[in-house]
Amino acid sequence: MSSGACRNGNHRTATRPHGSGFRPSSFKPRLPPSPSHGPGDVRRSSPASLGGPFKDSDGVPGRVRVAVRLRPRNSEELVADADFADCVELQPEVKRLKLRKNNWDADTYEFDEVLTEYASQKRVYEVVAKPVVESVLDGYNGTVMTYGQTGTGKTFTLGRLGDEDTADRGIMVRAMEDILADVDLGSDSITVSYLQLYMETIQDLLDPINDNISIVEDPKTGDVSLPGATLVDIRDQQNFLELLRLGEAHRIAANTKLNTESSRSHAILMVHVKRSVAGEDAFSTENGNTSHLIKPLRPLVRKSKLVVVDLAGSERIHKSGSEGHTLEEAKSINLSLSALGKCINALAENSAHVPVRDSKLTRLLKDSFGGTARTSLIVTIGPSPRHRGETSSTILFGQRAMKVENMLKIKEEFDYKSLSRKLEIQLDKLIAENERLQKSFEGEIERINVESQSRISEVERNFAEALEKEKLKCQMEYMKSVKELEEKMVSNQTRNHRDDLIDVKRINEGIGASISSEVSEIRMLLNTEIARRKAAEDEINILGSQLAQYRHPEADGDTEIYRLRKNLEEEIRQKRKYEEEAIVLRSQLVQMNIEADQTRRCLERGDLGDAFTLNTRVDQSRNMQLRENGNGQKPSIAALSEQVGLHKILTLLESEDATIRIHAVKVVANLAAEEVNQAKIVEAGGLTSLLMLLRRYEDEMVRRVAAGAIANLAMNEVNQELIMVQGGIGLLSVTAANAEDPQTLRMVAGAIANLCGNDKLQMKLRTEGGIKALLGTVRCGHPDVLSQVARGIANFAKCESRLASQGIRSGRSLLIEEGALPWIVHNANDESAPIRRHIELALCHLAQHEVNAKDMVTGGALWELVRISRDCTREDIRNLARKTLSSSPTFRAELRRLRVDY
Ligand SMILES: Nc1ncnc2c1ncn2[C@@H]1O[C@H](COP(=O)(O)OP(=O)(O)OP(=O)(O)O)[C@@H](O)[C@H]1O
Repeated sequence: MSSGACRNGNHRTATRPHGSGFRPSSFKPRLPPSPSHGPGDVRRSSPASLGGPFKDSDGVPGRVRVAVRLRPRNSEELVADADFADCVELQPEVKRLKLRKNNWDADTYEFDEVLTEYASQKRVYEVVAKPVVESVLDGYNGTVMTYGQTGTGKTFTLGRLGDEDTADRGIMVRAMEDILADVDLGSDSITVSYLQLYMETIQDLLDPINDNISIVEDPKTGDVSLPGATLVDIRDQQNFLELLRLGEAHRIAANTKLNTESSRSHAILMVHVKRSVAGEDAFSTENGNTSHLIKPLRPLVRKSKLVVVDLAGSERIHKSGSEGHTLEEAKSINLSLSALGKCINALAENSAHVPVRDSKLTRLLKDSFGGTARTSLIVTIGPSPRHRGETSSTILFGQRAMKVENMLKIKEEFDYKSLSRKLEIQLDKLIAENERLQKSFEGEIERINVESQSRISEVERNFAEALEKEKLKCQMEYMKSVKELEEKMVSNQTRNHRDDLIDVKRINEGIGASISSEVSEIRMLLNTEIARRKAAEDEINILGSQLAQYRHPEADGDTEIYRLRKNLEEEIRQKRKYEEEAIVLRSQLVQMNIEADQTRRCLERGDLGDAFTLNTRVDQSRNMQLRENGNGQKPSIAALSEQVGLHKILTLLESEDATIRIHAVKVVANLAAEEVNQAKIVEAGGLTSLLMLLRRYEDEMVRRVAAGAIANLAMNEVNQELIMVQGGIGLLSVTAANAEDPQTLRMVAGAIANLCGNDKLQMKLRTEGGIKALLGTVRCGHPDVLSQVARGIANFAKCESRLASQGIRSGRSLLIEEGALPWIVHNANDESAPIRRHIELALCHLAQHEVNAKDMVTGGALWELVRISRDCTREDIRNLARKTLSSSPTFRAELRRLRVDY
């Protein structure tokens, strides 16, 4: 087990540690600080260690490095050994040491580093300790330890503070300087504990009361820790120096004969370095997606430890002259050192059993020898030949230590605490941000609410003010303009009368000319038809005689008879058709005659009513009116009816031929205009046929004339009910909805207006859409239509009023409920006198019932009533309006409120 030695000039090299390549400068290399040194990398069979074989270590091999340092002769040795040469001779350049056996013989040893008595503290640190410190900074554990005889400079090498001369600073001070320079105290931490092992008791040099600290071993990792030791955070070098001074003060030092300042305990400085390193993304998922909210890196923490051990002196007891308590101390020291020696021997020899548990020192240094730490050992020796034995023993200790192989392993783990702290901070920030946003949103909503409320109030206020102003203004303007209008009306009436005379004359001339040409054209057609009929009759006669011939027994076969029969049937059908056409033409002729007669009469009478009345009359006469011709003769249309027969005419209403159908319906309409015919038409099913025409035919003209005929029939109360029973209101409503032609709308509106005058039909008219249909016809804006609508409304209002005063009906007017009031008010002052009169009457009827008063006030009808009471040209209506105004409490109150006299 002994180191290689050179005897009798033979050079013997030290036995190389098992499993490691020796390199002369092996203190220097620094381990790669890569995280790849972590779990999962290179695996090799573990060498023996103080703690036994590694079970789960992965790492890189790292042999214990050993340097030898020679102390210069002290003052005593300079005197006492003045005549003697040093017991050692150093060859630093080849890292060898010669230990003299005598004047001619020496043993030679190789070390990792050979430090002469002239080696500066700086150099010692750099070649021995600095690589270890760098490893610690990279995340590995590290140990720097001194071993040697009392007084050979162990404490000098490690613990000098350099108070007087900074060049004297020892390894502890320099190591801390480097550590502080490398770490970031914002994220990293340095903590220190300082202990001494004295007579197998671990004492806290930073807190001497704490004098029995236990060693705790992690059963899984085998890591050794001293949880009872004081841990002090180091923030700066000064702070550290104070701690060292404090520790030194507490370190027990007993005087011995050999060294008045001899350390009687093993001093252990532990520097814990905890460094944060960025790891991989903490929230990475298998497919690489990450949380969109929080993406911190998974923090890794490297926890490493630098252990600096200043062993007590390894002198021989008999030499030291120890006795009593000091002897006990010496025994204890020797015991622990010899336990360390034994362990190192066992490790050096790769022995199966390493007696770690023999002393607390070996338990504490379990990781430093054969463990995971990078370890540097400095063996200190003195030059005195008197202590050659101790020197030799120290050298051999160093040689054996060089054989110990460690497996360096990075101490890295996830910093869950830090991660949790970071996440908590982030969460707090998010919560605070969320609360801030929520508050600002709530504030904003509140502000918007307040603002909108104030705007709404302002708008309401402005609106009310504007409304009030406008009302007053209108009232004033109204009163003022009444007079002006009166004046204008008088002058307009005079002018219109003059213009109307001119217009009527022009129109009559045009109509007369057009009717004359139409009459002569129809006459020609009739003559042609009569000629054709005569020819047809002649042909029938010829065919009849031919048939008689063929019926003779000698006639040719049945085929010819059949053909002739067919011809005969066809001729008969043709004949009927010609007859129908003749009827139609005759009816047209009669109509034309009637129109011409009437026009002529109008012109002769010089009927100078307004153009509307005249046009209406002409048009009505064309379509539906059939009156006495003034000379007592029956109208031609009645004669036609007698000639052809009403039943026959009604049959023609269903003719397939559109032209015949149109002429037939015109004839029926003319007949229906005569009161004496109305009952006959209805009895013969004419009403049903006319309604059928409304239902079936798309042709607008047919529907227009049919509606006109129905309107004529609807003048009779019995017929009105029949029309309703046969669904006439619905059909008239549909016709009104689809019609474009104002004349069609006029006919429909006229028919409905007639129905509106029937007390019994009020509700039905409403429920079957009659009132809506009537109001709908105003869309065309034609005065004829408006006139019919106004008439219908007046009829309806009159019926309602009658029923209400009889107590049969109560409640709001159906006209108001159907939304007729705005139209009534809007057209109440229409320039057309018939329209105006009808509406004025309707308003008076509506106003007679208090239940309608409120709607009339809000709808503006009150003002129209006031106007009617003042301006209406008809005295009866004027009086009626006044009566209603004075009898209605609602009207009275409103007029009082508006300060209007009536
Ligand atoms: N390399 C050196 N250069 C100059 N003086 C030294 C050197 N080494 C040691 N000394 C001096 O030698 C004396 C003893 O040194 P030191 O106390 O460090 O020895 P030690 O090995 O720690 O002894 P002990 O084991 O008894 O504590 C001290 O006065 C110290 O200053």
